Amino acid sequence: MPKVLVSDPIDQVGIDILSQVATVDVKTTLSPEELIQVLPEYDAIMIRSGTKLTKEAVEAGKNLKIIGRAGVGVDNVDVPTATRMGIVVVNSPEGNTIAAAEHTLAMMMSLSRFIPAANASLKGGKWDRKSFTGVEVYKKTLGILGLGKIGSHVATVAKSLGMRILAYDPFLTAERAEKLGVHLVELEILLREADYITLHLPKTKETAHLINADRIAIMKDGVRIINCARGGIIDEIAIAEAIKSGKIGGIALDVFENEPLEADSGLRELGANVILTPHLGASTEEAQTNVAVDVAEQIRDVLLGLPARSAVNIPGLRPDVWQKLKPYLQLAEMLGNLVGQLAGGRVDTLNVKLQGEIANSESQPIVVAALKGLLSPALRERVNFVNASIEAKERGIHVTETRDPSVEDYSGSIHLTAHGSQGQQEVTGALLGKSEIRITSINEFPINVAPTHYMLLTLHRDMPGIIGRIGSLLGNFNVNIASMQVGRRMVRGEAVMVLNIDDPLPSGLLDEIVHIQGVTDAFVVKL
Ligand SMILES: NC(=O)c1ccc[n+]([C@@H]2O[C@H](COP(=O)([O-])OP(=O)(O)OC[C@H]3O[C@@H](n4cnc5c(N)ncnc54)[C@H](O)[C@@H]3O)[C@@H](O)[C@H]2O)c1
Ligand SMILES: O=C(O)CC[C@@H](O)C(=O)O
Repeated sequence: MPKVLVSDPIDQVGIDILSQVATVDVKTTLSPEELIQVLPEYDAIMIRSGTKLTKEAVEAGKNLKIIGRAGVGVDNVDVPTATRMGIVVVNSPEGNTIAAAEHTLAMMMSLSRFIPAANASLKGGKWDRKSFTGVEVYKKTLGILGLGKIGSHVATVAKSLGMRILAYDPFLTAERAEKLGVHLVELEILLREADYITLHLPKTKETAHLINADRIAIMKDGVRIINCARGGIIDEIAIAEAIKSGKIGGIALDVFENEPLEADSGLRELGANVILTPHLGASTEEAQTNVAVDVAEQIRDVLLGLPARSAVNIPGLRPDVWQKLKPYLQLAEMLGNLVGQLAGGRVDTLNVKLQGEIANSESQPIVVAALKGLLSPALRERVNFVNASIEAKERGIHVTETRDPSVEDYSGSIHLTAHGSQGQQEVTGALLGKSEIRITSINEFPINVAPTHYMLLTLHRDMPGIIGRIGSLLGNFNVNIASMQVGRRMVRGEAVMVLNIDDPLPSGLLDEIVHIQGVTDAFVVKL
């Protein structure tokens, strides 16, 4: 049974799903060093935001097939390293959207009415009504940075509270903003006009310290800022200064540059207009159930050899599409492997042509499968659907795609052309019935071969006796022939022969075959 490590607190429902297919170890207090030590044992790991899967940690996970992040942000995972290692990284893009949006709205209201400070004051024995006169959000301007899933829900609710909404999101279409009743504006306009600013973007190189001293300077005096997205998008030192100077009227932070927030952080010292929560945006019962189910199901599926629906480093395929494409993915992988072995040396370009009924299908997974096959003789189990494109790119393999719906020999077929240091090789394959794989041409010689583990291919002149000589040679070396196919375009012209053989070819035999008169080339293929 595969082993799954759960290293952050996850709802029991997720653990129950994982237990259907794996042995599950829940260890939520591991230090970074302990994590690195235990990771090699596991096939999968499920985390929230607490576990940091650094480069070193991911590299330690030599047997990992999947990293499941029960939440949205994968900034605590070194995704490029996981991708290079062929590890699928999945998240739950929508499971906690509502929770994070509602936390944001609660923060906005709490900032406006000093609810945390008033509560603390009352519980501290006072009856102080003077210190906590708030403001209304009605008719105020809310500036939303990042109008994705969470930002959009915040916008919808805030509109119903009577707020005017401005948004900055360079990747969003005007139509989408219009649908939400939001004015899409430049960042500077938003910063100048907003009474409240809320952040809902990912932490990236571009968004790091997006809110800094210079940008704070152009904001309205008394602006209130909420960050339930990611620590580090706001410069915490600049914001603390602006609170002390009175430039900023209030700030509510759920996320911090360093988490957990340091015990001696200056932010903890600030007054009633600063609200801090310990990364609670996703902490609702509903969201935790959603993300646990969403991610545990994906880990279960991947461990069962099925695709993941929300992989961040592999093109996602809906299960129904995957079911339809699955035989073609196997076909493309086999053809990639075959053409790579025929090409022999370095491959510089690979063209993937989708023909017949699959000409209009999603091509990317088929291309990835062909690349996986092409690279597997060299990289073996190191290459998979996650890293095949990257590995191909790093090797300088230029990939092109073409489509030809008019090819009607088979319902759907795939044609690969590999060009490299030893010339060009072409193979075509199709499905017989729904899933039986056939090689239907090699270098334009028509054949109909069911691929097997060991095959011998010859290019030879079509003349009497030549097949017999090859057969006798194999017999002399005790190699059993399971079946044979010859393809030719004209009688006594060039021909290709494919022999399915039961045993590997003994060393030296290929050389003898190539030296038979009339044989121009011979290849041993192992699929
Ligand atoms: N506090 C929590 O517990 C909690 C919970 C869930 C999500 N989050 C965080 O909230 C954030 C938003 O999550 P989401 O689910 O709405 O993501 P999303 O991908 O749906 O939306 C992000 C939006 O940001 C926009 N964006 C990206 N780069 C930008 C830039 N440079 N400037 C302006 N806009 C930019 C994108 O176009 C997108 O529309 C993420 O950082 C996520 O990790 C936090
Ligand atoms: O794990 C959590 O509770 C936080 C999740 C949140 O930050 C996210 O990005 O989804």
